Parts: sequence; structure tokens; C-alpha cells
Amino acid sequence: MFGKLGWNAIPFDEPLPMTSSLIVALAICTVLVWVWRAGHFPYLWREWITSVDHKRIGVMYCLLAGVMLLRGFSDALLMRGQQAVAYGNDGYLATDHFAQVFSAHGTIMIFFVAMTFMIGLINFAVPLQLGVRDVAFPTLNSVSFWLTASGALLVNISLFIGEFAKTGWVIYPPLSELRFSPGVGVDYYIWAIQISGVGTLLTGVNFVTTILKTRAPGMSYTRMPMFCWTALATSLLIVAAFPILTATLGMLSLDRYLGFHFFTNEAGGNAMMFINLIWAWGHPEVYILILPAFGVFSEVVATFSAKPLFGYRSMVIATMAICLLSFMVWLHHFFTMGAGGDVNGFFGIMTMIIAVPTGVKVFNWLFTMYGGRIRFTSPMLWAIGFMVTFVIGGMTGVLLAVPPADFQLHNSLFLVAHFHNVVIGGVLFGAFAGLTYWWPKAFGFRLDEKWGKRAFWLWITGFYVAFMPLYLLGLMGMTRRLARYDVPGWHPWLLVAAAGAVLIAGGIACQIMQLYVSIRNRAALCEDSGDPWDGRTLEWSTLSPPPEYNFAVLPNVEGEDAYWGMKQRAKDEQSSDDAPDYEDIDLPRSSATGVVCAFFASAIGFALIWNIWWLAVVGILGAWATFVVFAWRDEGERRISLSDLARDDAARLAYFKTRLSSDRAA
Ligand code: HEA
Ligand code: HEM
Ligand SMILES: [Cu+2]
Repeated sequence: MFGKLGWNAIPFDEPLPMTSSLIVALAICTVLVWVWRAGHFPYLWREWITSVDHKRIGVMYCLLAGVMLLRGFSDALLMRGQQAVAYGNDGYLATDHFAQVFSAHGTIMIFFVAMTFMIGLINFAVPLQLGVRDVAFPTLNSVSFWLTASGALLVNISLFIGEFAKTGWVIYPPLSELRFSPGVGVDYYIWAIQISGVGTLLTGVNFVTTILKTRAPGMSYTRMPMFCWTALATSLLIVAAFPILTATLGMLSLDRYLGFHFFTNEAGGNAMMFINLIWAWGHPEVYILILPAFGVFSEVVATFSAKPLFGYRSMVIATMAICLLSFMVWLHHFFTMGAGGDVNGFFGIMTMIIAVPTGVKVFNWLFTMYGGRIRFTSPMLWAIGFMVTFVIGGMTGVLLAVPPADFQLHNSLFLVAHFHNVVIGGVLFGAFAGLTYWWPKAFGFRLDEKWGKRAFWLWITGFYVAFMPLYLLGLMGMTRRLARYDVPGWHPWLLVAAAGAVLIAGGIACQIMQLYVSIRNRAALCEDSGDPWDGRTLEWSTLSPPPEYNFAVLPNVEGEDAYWGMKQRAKDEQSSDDAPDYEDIDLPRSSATGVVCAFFASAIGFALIWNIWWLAVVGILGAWATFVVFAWRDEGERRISLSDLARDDAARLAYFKTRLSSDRAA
């Protein structure tokens, strides 16, 4: 009836997962009961869960990423604590458990924190920056989000029911084959990532279409804000790379479920094929993460330097060059696995070439700041912290790209330091910069700057204290994924690293305080001008929060930095626009398709993990039926009539008129 699932799947004898899942379950129940009792559920269902509005979906992605950051960071604290104490003894984590923790940490941080934050910001900002009303396929967008959430759910269920993979976040065979990983851990990984991967692929399709096909009148490619360019590059990478991941995991499932031999050591299988395929996805994946962060920094640096982005065109070319090059370097992840000198040499050089377009970007940001009137707000601090930190991480990446050096450094803590250096200093700082930058647009009030700056300083010092020692440890020969050790020289540095993680915990605490304080003081932090930072791009030209249709009339774009131009022209001509010509707006209706689909997808995933075949069939039928119901819906779109629109927009126009006259007076 329940396949492999039985009471023995619940780790009653392990206090750590038991207590943490109990706490999480209690927290979830409290929140649900509160929502229900306070009568918020209908509102949540109507306005958020079934919403197909890109802004709401973007906010939900960021919320999911924030929660997953707490989970991933708890894993990190567990590992830092274990390595701090497990010198000459066993510490508190069994080897098996330690392996699950680093695998879950890597998986959650890459898929459900870094990527989820970036896709959230893209969802929120890109349609606004393009001057359009929504993405090309709004309901599909909701499906994407809920499938991502479904994957995150499965990974987290594994904490409580069964186990997670013990193979690391890129589940190399033969270790991940049935013979060596007979439990359900690898299956949890496979189905969680397959399901969320479909969501990600659909997001890629959605944004390629949106950016190529729906832009405000006059917004040619060379007038698109930099963030839209990087979103396009990332979406193209997703569309090209994620099918590889799907196929690779598909083959591994055939091995595990039906006894195929794609990646086994016997019967003609070859594990190297998996390793090539996973990195043919995996390397583009790290640029899927970093490119939108580059986009965020481009917006932030230009806005807070009050200057147009220096070298806009070279920035676009550099982005697209990175996009292409990222598919030509995957072998640098396994220089040591026998490809031979010529092949290693080729891939090493290709890898180093990526430093060139990246360097172009770094210098462009510096030149944008040069001579600007810089405002050191917290988004700008994250941007400056990023520039310093990311350059260090990039340089150590170039060191790893030298094959003979990599023979020493591969899979050492030097590598771990490299990628945390780029992923925290690049992607995470980018997410934090983007969140503080666009928060007032999303909610109509700013985030508290004092707590934001405290968070920044704790994060950045914490980062250096936690990760610089790992470079040394790597050079001293400490390999990654060690649950215990007995080398006296390593111990002090691991203590330092643990202290760094505690500082980062302080940074996260400040961010939670920042949210709390800002929401409490939202009246004082209220930002109703729509343009708190004197922005340059179109999202700042509408209200905060924007109406569901974003723009009453689609803006007319006449150059780069569209909104900046409009503001200048309005000032020069000493007049605001005449009453605009409104037209009816059709908006898609909210739809439960996404959340219902994800419900069935979670059921399918859970069923396949535990071999509960009837449930898998039910799930597949349910998901299929949901699509049929959606495709046969007879209600069309929802129309916002001319009169409603004119009435709602009058407030905005009146507001902009008074602001213009006060600007003129000033
Ligand atoms: C966001 C994520 C991200 C980013 C952006 C990068 C960027 C780079 N990475 Fe990194 N990398 C990872 C995430 C990332 N990496 C991860 C997660 C792994 C490990 C996976 C695992 O095994 O678990 C990894 C592993 C990894 C390896 C494999 C090592 C091994 O397994 O032994 C290598 C080797 O070449 C490498 C190289 C590089 C290089 C050259 C860059 C370049 O793009 C960096 C370019 C940037 C700069 C160089 C700085 C700015 C430039 C200038 C200021 C101009 C002047 C500079 C010069 C002339 C040098 N990375
Ligand atoms: C916030 C602070 C963080 C700390 C303290 C931290 C700490 C750690 C530690 C201790 C390990 C294990 C190292 C080892 O193998 O010995 C690890 C692995 C890893 N981390 Fe982090 N990490 C942090 C954030 C992140 C972020 C933001 C990401 C990605 C977006 C990330 C991605 C990874 C990956 C991919 C691994 C490798 C997992 C594996 O070996 O399979 N980490 N981290
Ligand atoms: Cu790589």
C-alpha cells in the first residue's frame, strides 16, 4: 500500500532532525492556525496563492528564498560547529549525517536560495522595467513558482521522513547508484530537482518570450535596462542548460528504478558520462546565478552614483559573451579525471577567458562611480562589498583554472572558499542589494537603513572571517566534506571559521530585525512618491506599490534610462504630460492551476520516492486534469474599464503634478 514507506522511515533515534522538524512543524501549524483564526485565508488565497501577477509571484519567490536561506544556514552552522569540535574525536554528527547535511546545504542554497532569489527579483522587476503589464504567460508563471515550492517542500520533508542524499549536491555516480546508495536520499534529490527544474525551465521560456516580444513602445534592445539584459541572458542559459539536467537525472533514475546501466561501472555504463553531463549544466548554472546579480549591481551603481551606467554597450556585449563562454568551460570541474593535457589546456584557457568580460564589467561599475555623487545607502554598500569580495573570488577561480594548480587544489577547502566567495559575495549580496533597492517599490515603504547597514557590516566581516581561513586550510591540504580530522594545524583555523559563521548569524539576525522594525514603522518610512532613489528606469515611474496593471498607459520610451529622460524633459518643458489616452486593459484572472498542479506534483514526487505507485498514478491524472480544466475555462480575461482606469489614475497624475511643481520650486 505505502511502498517502502513505514514507521522506520522516521528517525526517532536521532534527536537533531527530530527536534528541528518538531520545531518547524509547530511553527508552520502556529502560522496556519493564526492565518485561519484571523480570517486571512481567503485574502491569501485570492490575492497571493492564486495570483498570476508577476509582482506578487516575485515577492513569493523572495519569501521562499528567505525561508530556505534560514534552513540552509542552519545546516552551515551545524557543519561549522562540527568541524570546530571534531578534532581528534567524533563531534556530534555521525559521518552519514554530516554527508546529508552538506548535500542538503549545497542543494538548498543553490536551487532554493540563490536561484529562487534571482528569479524572484527578475519576476518583480523585469516587466516593470520593460514598461509592460505582465509576463508573456502569467498563469504559467504561477505554475513555475509553485513547482519550485514543491521541490523545496520535498527536500525539507526528507529531513523528517526518510533521509537526504549523502552524495554531495551534484550526486556523482557510481556512489549515487542503487548499489551504493540504496536508501531514498538520492531519490528525494532526483524528484525534488526534476520538479523544481521543470518550473525553472518554464520560467526561462516565459522570460525569453517576455523580453523578446513584449516591450513598451520605443524600448529597443539597446534601450533595455541592464537588469533586463542580464535576465534575458540568464533565461537563455536556463532554456539551454536545464534540459541537460533533466535528461541526466532522467538517466540516473532509469539506472536506479529500472536497472539500466548508463552510469554504472559494469554492463557498459560509464560514470564519466554523468560527470560531463552534470557539469555541462552545472557550469552554466553558476552564471545563471551570477548574471542577474550583475544586473542588480548595474542598476544600483548607476542610480546611487546619479550617472548613466558607464559603457552600457560593452556591458551588454560582456553579458552575452559570458553567456556563450559559459558553455565551453565545464571540464574545469574535473581536470583531475583523466582527460589529458591538451584537453585540460583548452578548457583551462577558455575558463580564463571569462575573466575578460567579467573584468570589463567590474571596470564599468568603477567608472560609473568615478566622478559621481555617490550616496552610500545600504543597496550601494552591498554593491561595493560585492565588488571587492567578488574580485577576490573570481581571482581564486582563475587560479583553479590552471590545471596543474587544480591537481593540488581540487576538492580541497580552497575550492570551497572560492565558490562561497563568488556565491555569497556575488549572488547573495546581489539578492540583498536588490531586495533593499526594490522593496519600496513593492510595498510602498522603505527598509530601515540603520539595521540594513548593521546587517551589511556583520555579513561582510563574518564572510571574511568564515571563509578566508578556508583558503589556508585548502593550501594546508584539508579536503572538502570531512566530518572529522586529527591534524593539529587545522584546528585553530576551523575555530576561526566557526566564529565567522556566528558573525554571519548576527548579520541574518539584523536582517530579521530590519524587516520587523521597518514593518512596524512603515508609516514613518512611507514612500509614496513612487521614486524613492531618484531612479532611472521605468519601474520608478509608476506608483509604489504599482497598480496590478503596472502602467495606466504604456510609457513611451525615447532613450536609455527611460524614466530619467522623462523626468529631465518634464523639468525642461516645465510641464507634465497632458491627460493620457486611456484604453481598456485586459488582465488575466487569478488561477489555482499553479498551486493545484504543484500539489499533484508533490504527490507524484513523494510517490516515486517511496514507490507508492497508485499515488503516482493519481498524481499524474490529477495534474493532467488540472491542465484540461484550465485549457477549457470559459471565462476570458478580466477587463478594467476606461472609466475605472481614469479614476484610479487621476490620483497618480495629481500626485506627479504636485511633485513636479515642488521640484521646480526647489
Ligand atoms: C556564482 C557562482 C560562481 C561564479 C561566478 C564562478 C566563477 C568562476 N569560477 Fe567557479 N565555481 C563555483 C561557482 C562559481 N564560480 C562553484 C559552485 C564551484 C564548485 C562546485 C563543486 O565542485 O561543488 C566552482 C568551481 C570552480 C572550478 C573547479 C575547481 C575544482 O573543482 O577543482 C574552477 C576551475 O577552473 C572555477 C573557476 C572559475 C572562474 C575562472 C570563474 C570566473 O568567472 C571568475 C571571473 C572573475 C574575475 C577574474 C574577477 C574580476 C575580473 C577582473 C578584475 C579582471 C582582471 C582579472 C584577471 C586578468 C585575472 N570554479
Ligand atoms: C551563509 C554562510 C554559509 C556558510 C557558513 C557555509 C558553509 C558551508 C560549509 C561548512 C560547507 C561544507 C564544506 C566542506 O565540504 O567541508 C559548505 C558547502 C557548500 N555550500 Fe555553503 N555556506 C554558506 C552559504 C552558502 C551559499 C549562499 C551557497 C550557495 C548559494 C552555498 C553553497 C554550498 C555548496 C554548493 C556546498 C557544497 C556541498 C557539497 O559538498 O556537496 N553555501 N558550505
Ligand atoms: Cu565551472
